[in-house]
Amino acid sequence: GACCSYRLRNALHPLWQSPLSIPGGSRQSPINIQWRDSVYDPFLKPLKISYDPTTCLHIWNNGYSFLVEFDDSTDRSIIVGGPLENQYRLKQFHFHWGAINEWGSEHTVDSKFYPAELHLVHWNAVVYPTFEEAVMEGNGLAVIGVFLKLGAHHEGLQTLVDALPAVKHKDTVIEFDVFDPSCLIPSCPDYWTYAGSLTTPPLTESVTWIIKKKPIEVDENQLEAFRMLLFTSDGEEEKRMVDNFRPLQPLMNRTVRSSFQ
Ligand SMILES: CCCCNCc1ccc(S(N)(=O)=O)cc1
Ligand SMILES: [Zn+2]
Repeated sequence: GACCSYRLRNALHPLWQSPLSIPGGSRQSPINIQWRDSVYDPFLKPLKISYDPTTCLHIWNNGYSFLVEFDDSTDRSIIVGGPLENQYRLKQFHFHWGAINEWGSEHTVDSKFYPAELHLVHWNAVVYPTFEEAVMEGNGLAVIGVFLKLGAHHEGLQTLVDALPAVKHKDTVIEFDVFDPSCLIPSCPDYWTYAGSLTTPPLTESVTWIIKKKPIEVDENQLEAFRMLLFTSDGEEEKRMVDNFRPLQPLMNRTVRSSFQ
């Protein structure tokens, strides 16, 4: 059936050295969001985002994406509200993108891909002592997903793009000490939310996904800057960092809720 072909696809997909069986496998991510099947939930609260730009630490090419990491030793950069029962601390953000503008996002909306997708990763430090422990728990993480579409130049993103040549190769890092990621989040409050997983190993089913309805606009040069990064370390045969998105996963017994009618 569809389910085992997904398992096979995950196991066969070149990027995934994941085990043939996915842990549990009933709430995997990403998924296609069918707009007309999402259910408006009037009890969903507005998402409250308060980031302290000085908690920004560095940019790191981890050989899969580039991560902008934050000091998560205190509650200075947090989100609360939305579908969340606790406040969650910002740990890092990263992107997924394609080799061309026709695809690149992990989630799709009515089967439409965007050229890229931003993930802002937060963890439940109210309940769990460390990020690593939160990664293993059903309510451990909250990830805000923001779609990127081709359009106007994005001023806020450009400061990040200007630093990318310094992290071209896997396992390179550059200090990046003031950045407010809220400039990358659309002002429109509308979002979808569902229970899912990490989209890279360990693929644990620990993520409350909050997918913003509105995309942000970035220009071609900014997308091209992502595509000049490398999966490979300095000295290895160069492999461009592109198409670092996971295949769509079965919805199974899940409902996607919307914060808007
Ligand atoms: C315990 C070490 C885990 C490191 N990796 C976490 C991780 C993986 C994927 C995503 S994603 N792409 O689902 O937002 C976020 C965070
Ligand atoms: Zn991601």
